This record gives sequence, structure tokens and C-alpha cells, in this order.
Amino acid sequence: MRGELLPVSAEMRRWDAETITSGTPGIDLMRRAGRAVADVILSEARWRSAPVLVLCGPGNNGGDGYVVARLLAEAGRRVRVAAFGGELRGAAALAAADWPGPVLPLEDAVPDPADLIVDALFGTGIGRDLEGEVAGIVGRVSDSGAAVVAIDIPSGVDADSGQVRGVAIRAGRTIALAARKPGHLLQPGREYSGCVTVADIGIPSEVSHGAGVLTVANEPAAWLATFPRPGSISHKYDRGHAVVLSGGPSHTGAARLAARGALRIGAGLVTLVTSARALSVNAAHLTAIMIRVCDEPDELSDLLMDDRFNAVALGPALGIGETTRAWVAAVLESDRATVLDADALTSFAGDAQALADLIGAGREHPVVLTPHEGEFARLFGKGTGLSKLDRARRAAADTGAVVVLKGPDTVIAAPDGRAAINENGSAYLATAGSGDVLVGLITGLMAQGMDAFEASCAAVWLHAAAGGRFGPGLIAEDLPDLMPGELRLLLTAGDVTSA
Ligand SMILES: NC(=O)C1=CN([C@@H]2O[C@H](COP(=O)(O)OP(=O)(O)OC[C@H]3O[C@@H](n4cnc5c(N)ncnc54)[C@H](O)[C@@H]3O)[C@@H](O)[C@H]2O)[C@@H](O)CC1
Ligand SMILES: Nc1ncnc2c1ncn2[C@@H]1O[C@H](COP(=O)(O)OP(=O)(O)O)[C@@H](O)[C@H]1O
Ligand SMILES: [K+]
Repeated sequence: MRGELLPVSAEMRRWDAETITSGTPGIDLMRRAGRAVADVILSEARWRSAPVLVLCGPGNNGGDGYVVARLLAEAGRRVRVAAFGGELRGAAALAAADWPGPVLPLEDAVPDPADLIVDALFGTGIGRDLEGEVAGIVGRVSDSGAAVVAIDIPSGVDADSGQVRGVAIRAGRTIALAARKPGHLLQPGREYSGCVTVADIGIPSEVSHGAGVLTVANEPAAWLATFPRPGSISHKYDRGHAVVLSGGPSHTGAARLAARGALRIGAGLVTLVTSARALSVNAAHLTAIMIRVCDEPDELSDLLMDDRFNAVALGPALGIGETTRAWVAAVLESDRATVLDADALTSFAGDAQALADLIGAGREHPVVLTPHEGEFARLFGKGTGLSKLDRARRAAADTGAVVVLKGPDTVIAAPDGRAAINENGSAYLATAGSGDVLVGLITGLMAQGMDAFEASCAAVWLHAAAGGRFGPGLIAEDLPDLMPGELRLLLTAGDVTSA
């Protein structure tokens, strides 16, 4: 996969093990990790005179902590170490043996507001909720208000899911070892991690890229290479013809937002399909976007016999129930690139299998589902105990569709296991109709022939970039018209030239 890989803990363990097998002892990796963390601390002017309290756990994360303690002490810093748990093993035992100072029991550690705390309690190996004396020290750290640097990931945050295991350390700074993990991007882990930087600890790129990691951070590097650009002799049909279904006479705005999004992202033509009853209200509001009247799903099926209509979106403000199910069935039978959102999803509440059956196995063109958490739970259930990443992945595998599970940490998952986590979201996007525009952006990119997973990633990123840059006062109507500016920045920056 292209883009920044985000290994889960099992994948991270494989990276470590393969690196060790290929000749780098575990203690060397640990010393590099500790060196990287110590260098960050020593380079920060604001921490120059702070006494350091290193909190060490019973595994390799604790081992990293002992290395940091020793290096900071050697650099002349005042360092206390407090540790939890029994006997250390392997590289962690070697690192602890190199620490020449005393080790306090964890329950005796009283953080001072002036301290710099180094959190080396738990990393990717957290196996259960924090309780007892570890939960106690997490509370005392938080109450002290002291600055916290976390090694790899804040203790208590699950590296795979971003969930808090009982309680967790809140870090101002986190130094992720070798790579960021999904838990640094998924909420609430992202909030707990503060500013995250990655330390290179010498995992060879053959190891990291050969390990089949399928999760990436959603950024242009993941999809820019296939982002559509018109060729110099393109005509409008080369840029695709997107179709968006309108709701009834008093529910037409959502589809127009999507249609305008599709046009602004570059679809050559966009047609709004409306009932005769909603025709005049739609016609009164549209200019470049064309209109066709279809009162029944059969009429839409006939329209879609023309294969120039190559991408279809439906769901926003379409109404919930059998009628919408019939429209969805007609569109899915026509086998066009399709985006299903909002009411098109909720009409299948509790019956995801029916939707999966309609999507079918043998289709030529992809389907994208764009639920927010409420729509997702109605369609697929709550998935209690699963991470947002796993829920999206499972739904994608079960339906054969790309799933865009929206929110502050939108996850995009493909049926083949690929997934991306978005992190440029802005809370200003939480405004009525912004999801409708996103539907249009995905549809418009698929109309131009972009792969459904990459189109979804690109649309989510551009939508968020536009919302974040505009900021206060954003309304959904602004979003399509912010696309030209975002596209200009995207396509003229860096390694890709526009045609
Ligand atoms: N060779 C390697 O594998 C390397 C690992 N590194 C560090 O090692 C970390 C992973 O190490 P480990 O796999 O040893 O895991 P951790 O150090 O994260 O913790 C595992 C230990 O904590 C205990 N534990 C887990 N959850 C607990 C809970 N809720 N309450 C009490 N005890 C609990 C486990 O029984 C085990 O002893 C990484 O995050 C990274 O910091 C780095 O040193 C680089 C090299
Ligand atoms: N706090 C947030 N931070 C970042 N993005 C958000 C936040 N809240 C909502 N969004 C984004 O705003 C959009 C809202 O879509 P949706 O919930 O479908 O709203 P609507 O149905 O009103 O269009 C989604 O793209 C979602 O990811
Ligand atoms: K930690």
C-alpha cells in the first residue's frame, strides 16, 4: 500500500522479531528507542531544568524507560525511577541492569507539578484494563499537572483501537517507535497522545514493507498517484457522468449539495434525478447540473441503460422504507459505481444481509457506503468490543462495499482489507449537509474512474481540508465551492503536475 503504514501491535511484534532475527539484538532496538526519546527531551528548552520522573512498567516499554533514565542521568539531569511489576525479562532486564540508581515502588511515586514525567508503563503490549496501583499513578500524574512524554503510546491507550483501557495517561508529547499505530489516530487515543513524532529505531524497510500492513494514514501520498486529472484532449464524457437522486418536494437540498460536490470535484456532467413533483423546486435551483424526471425505479433502470451514466449516488433525504429499498435495488442492479448514504442505509436497518445480497458478489463496478456512527449501528449493529477500524473492515468484507465510517476519525475500509484512518478532520464539518457533499465528492471521483477506495480516501481528505481551512462559519453550501482552491493546492504541490 502507498502512504504511511500504521501497524497494529501484532504487526509491530513481527517487525521487531524479524529485525532481531536478521541480526539486530533486541537490546540494540531498545537502546535506539531510549536514545531517541532522551534526545527529544534534551533538545526541548522548556524541559531543560525539570527534574525527571520515569515510570517503568513490566515489559519492553518499561525497558525503554530504563534506557531513557540512564541517558538523562548521564547528561546531568536529576532523574528518579519508579517501577511497577515483577521481574523483568530479556532486553528489558538488561536495560534495567544498566540503570545505576534506585528504583522506587510505583505506589511511592508522587509526581510534582514541576516534574517531567516519562511514561514507560505500557506500550503495545497492554493486555487488560489498568487497575490498582497503576490506575493510582495514572490519577496522580493527571492531578499533578506535570508535563508528560509518553514512550511509544500513552499507557492505557490501546495501540490497535485508540480506546482507553480503564484509565490512561494524557501525554503532551508521544514518541512513537518505528511507526505510528492506529491508536495514535483513532479517538480518544489521538487526544491522549498529544503531539506525536516517530522515532526511527532501525527497522529495515524490507521488514516493514514486507509485512503486509494494510492500514495507512489517509494523506495524499496514499492516493495522489491515481487522482484524476483531465488530459489535454479530454471531453466532458471522458470525465464521467454522475447521477444523484433527489428526495421529495420538501427534501431536495441534500441531493443538490451532493450534485454540486460531484461537479466541483471534476465529474464532466452531473444529472439530478427527481420526481415530477419535485421538478420545479429542483429546476429553480440548478444551472450547470442537468435534470431528469423518474417517478419509478423502473424509469431509473431505463435511464441507466445508457452506460455513459457511470456513477450514481442515493440516500440523502430520500426517505426511509420500502420505496427507498426499491430505488437502491434498481441502482445496484444497473451495476454502476454507486454511493449509498443516509436513508439508503437506514432503510436496511437490522438487515445488512439484504443489502449485501443486492450488492452481490459478481458486480463489475464498486459500491461505497458512507454511514455515520448512528447509521452504522442501525445497519450493522454496535460491534461492541471491536475497534472502529475493525468494525469498518468487517462491514466492508461482509457487504463487498467500501465503507466510509464517518466522524472525527473517519475510517475508510475496502472489502480486500485495505483501510485508511483520516486525521485532518475539523469539527466545523459537523454541520447539516456536509455529509451530503462528501457523497457527491466520492461519486464525482468514481465517475472519473478512480478506484472506489482511493476515491473515498481522497474525498474524505479534501472535504476535511476544505472544512478545516474555512473554519468558523462553515456551512455545507460552502464546501463544493471550496474544492477549486483545495484542488489547486493539491495538484500543483509537490510531485504531481496538473495536465
Ligand atoms: N524488541 C521489541 O519488541 C521492542 C519493543 N519496544 C517497546 O516494547 C513495547 C512493547 O513491549 P511488550 O510487548 O513487552 O509490552 P508492554 O511493555 O507494553 O507491556 C507488557 C507487559 O505489561 C503487562 N501488562 C499488560 N497489561 C497490563 C495491565 N493492564 N496491568 C498490569 N500489567 C499489564 C504484561 O503482562 C507484560 O508484562 C513497545 O511499545 C515499545 O515501547 C522497543 O523497546 C523496541 C524494541
Ligand atoms: N467533530 C468532527 N470532526 C471532524 N469531522 C466531523 C466531525 N463531526 C462530523 N464530521 C464530519 O462531517 C460530516 C457529517 O456527515 P453526516 O453526519 O452525514 O451529516 P449530514 O447528514 O448532516 O450531512 C462527515 O464527513 C463527518 O466525518
Ligand atoms: K507508554
